[in-house]
Amino acid sequence: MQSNPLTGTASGYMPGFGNDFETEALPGALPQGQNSPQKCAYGLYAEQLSGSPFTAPRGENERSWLYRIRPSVKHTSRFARISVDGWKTAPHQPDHGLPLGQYRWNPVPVPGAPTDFVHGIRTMTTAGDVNTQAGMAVHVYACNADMTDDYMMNADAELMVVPQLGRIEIFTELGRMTLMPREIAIVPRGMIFKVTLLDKEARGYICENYGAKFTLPGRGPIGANCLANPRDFKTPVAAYEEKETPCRLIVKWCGSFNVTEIPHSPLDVVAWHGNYAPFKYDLTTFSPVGAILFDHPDPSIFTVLTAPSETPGTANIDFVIFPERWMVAEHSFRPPWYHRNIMSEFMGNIYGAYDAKPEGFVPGGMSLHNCMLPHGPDTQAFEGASNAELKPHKLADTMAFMFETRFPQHLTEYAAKEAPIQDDYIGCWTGLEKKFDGTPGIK
Ligand SMILES: O=C(O)Cc1cc(O)ccc1O
Ligand SMILES: [Fe+2]
Repeated sequence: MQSNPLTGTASGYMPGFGNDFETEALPGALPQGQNSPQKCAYGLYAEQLSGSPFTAPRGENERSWLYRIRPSVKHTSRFARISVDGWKTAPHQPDHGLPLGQYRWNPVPVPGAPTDFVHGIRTMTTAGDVNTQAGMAVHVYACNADMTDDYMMNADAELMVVPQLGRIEIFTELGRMTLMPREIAIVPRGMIFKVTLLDKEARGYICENYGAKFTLPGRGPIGANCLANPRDFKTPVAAYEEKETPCRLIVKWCGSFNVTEIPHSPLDVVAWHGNYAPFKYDLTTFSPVGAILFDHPDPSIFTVLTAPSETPGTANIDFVIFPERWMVAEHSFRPPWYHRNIMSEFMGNIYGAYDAKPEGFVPGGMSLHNCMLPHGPDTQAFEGASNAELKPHKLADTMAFMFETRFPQHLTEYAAKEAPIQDDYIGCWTGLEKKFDGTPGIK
């Protein structure tokens, strides 16, 4: 871990999921023994940031204490409404004219004109209702410019960022995270951040979670280990900017975008402690558990994080991955079965090939299989897996994922009309011929 108080840079992470962390970018900046001393060290202001109601049960109670150069109320003046056209919020059901169906898209292009992270966001689907704090939106981002004097705060949701192309840095109030494709990050609701690029271009997916926070799923009979292990989640150490030049803070609130101009950086937290914090996670540290004798289990075994609803077992969102793994099941059709599902499945491909769709679902691409709409392996995958010799086979160098929600997902105009939709997607199943001829025997 290094820190340079003069520039406010610091890098380094603390391991653990939902821990009570403490960290300071300057020695002695963090009060000991109390949260709110009469005067804080270095002339800092103390401020509490609550991610749960004060009275939430202990296991779900989340708050952090921030020690900052100015209280964040000084980071806002009167707001002015602005439009951030590409970013939509539920409820949003435009009349785009595209009929109900299974859909798939090629990767969105990175813009030619300078475009930063916030302005490079395009919403693909929305679900639920932000006003009731239930549901989500799926976005893609494609950008080529840094947020330098622009900062963002989203009161509507926490953001899960899933890079697919290019490394980025997310500088939050609580510290800095660098992310490469195969890592994901969570920026908590209400936390100020900016995104800068570590490569020329960046593209990826975002899940905007209006509901209860993402947490680790219960492992049930799997026991105390495997799947996503808590120590692989990394929360950044404190880092701050001491910047006394004009900045803009964009606040998203119930789908509206509002801007306030301030003469300094809002990323001015010198020390903090608590359990309401951003984190990142490397998806290749997920330890998959699967079929070791026969059949294909439900994809819930690959849940990295789940955002629960009030109904047990019925997630507002499940974040599920399909990482590299061995396929060893005997006398079984190994890829996903054909299915219809009450949950609505949005998928993305970070790298490699996905076993149910060996072609067409390319890295950077996306698909949507909505509530109760049938889907499953394409013709090539079906024929291949039905006739393959069932020796142990490694699905290597692959990482697809799914944002699965209990709410139907509604396409935006962008998804229906502008994004590179594959008009022939449902053709991937037309080659599935009738094999039944009334006579017994394996066909
Ligand atoms: O539809 C998909 O490709 C995702 C998926 C994968 C799987 O292994 C089982 C069910 C499922 O929805
Ligand atoms: Fe599915």
